[in-house]
Amino acid sequence: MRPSAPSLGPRIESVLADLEARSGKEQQELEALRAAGGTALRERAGSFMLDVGPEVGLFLNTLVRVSGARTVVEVGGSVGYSTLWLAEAVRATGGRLYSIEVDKDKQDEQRANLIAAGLDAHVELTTCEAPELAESLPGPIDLVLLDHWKELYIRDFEACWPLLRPGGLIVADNVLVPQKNAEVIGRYRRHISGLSDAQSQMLAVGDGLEVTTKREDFPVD
Ligand SMILES: C[S@@+](CC[C@H](N)C(=O)[O-])C[C@H]1O[C@@H](n2cnc3c(N)ncnc32)[C@H](O)[C@@H]1O
Repeated sequence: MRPSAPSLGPRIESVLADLEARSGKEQQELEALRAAGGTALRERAGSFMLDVGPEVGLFLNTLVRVSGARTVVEVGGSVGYSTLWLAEAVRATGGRLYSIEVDKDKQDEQRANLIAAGLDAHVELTTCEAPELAESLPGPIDLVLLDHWKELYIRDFEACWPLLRPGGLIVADNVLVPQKNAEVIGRYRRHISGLSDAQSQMLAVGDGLEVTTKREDFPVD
């Protein structure tokens, strides 16, 4: 169920509702494939939305708004569910969202969903990898969402961290669910805990978020 929030307007709400209905059906399919075992799930996984869901969508929207984030990067846009939530927020802050989705077919759907929602003017879509995108950005990054293949979280965190402004945020999804990622997520969290300028916390929102901020100040003793 969608958490309580003011309406985002009929066009955005309509696209979100369609995607939420599709996601609900895909969840059932995913469970059936998981139960079947074997390679079936791996073979089909690429075609699913694998979206963050409404709770995380609203939380991301709130984070962008309260932090006044203007340069926002999304790594793993899929067909645009989280993109819509982030795009609506950057429209409010006067910023721009750069969204990476390496699957061309998914990116075509993502673009169509943004156009249907009237948010395409606020988003730059790309298929390039995060290290390449980060280098090409015009200024410091305010907020990053990592929601792609978990083995790439450390690489792409490292690509964005030097360009993140002090006080900026990197949010990583799926740190609690699915359990099969526990080892790789453990490595990601240990990596962050080794950074002297990072403050980080795991939140039980949706499938679990690791929210990491770059400290503006360093403790002096
Ligand atoms: C969990 S889904 C993203 C869901 C999306 N954030 C949402 O809430 O709707 C992960 C996506 O990451 C994409 N992906 C895989 N490798 C990637 C990479 N190196 N850079 C960016 N996206 C990638 C996949 O094609 C897939 O669509």
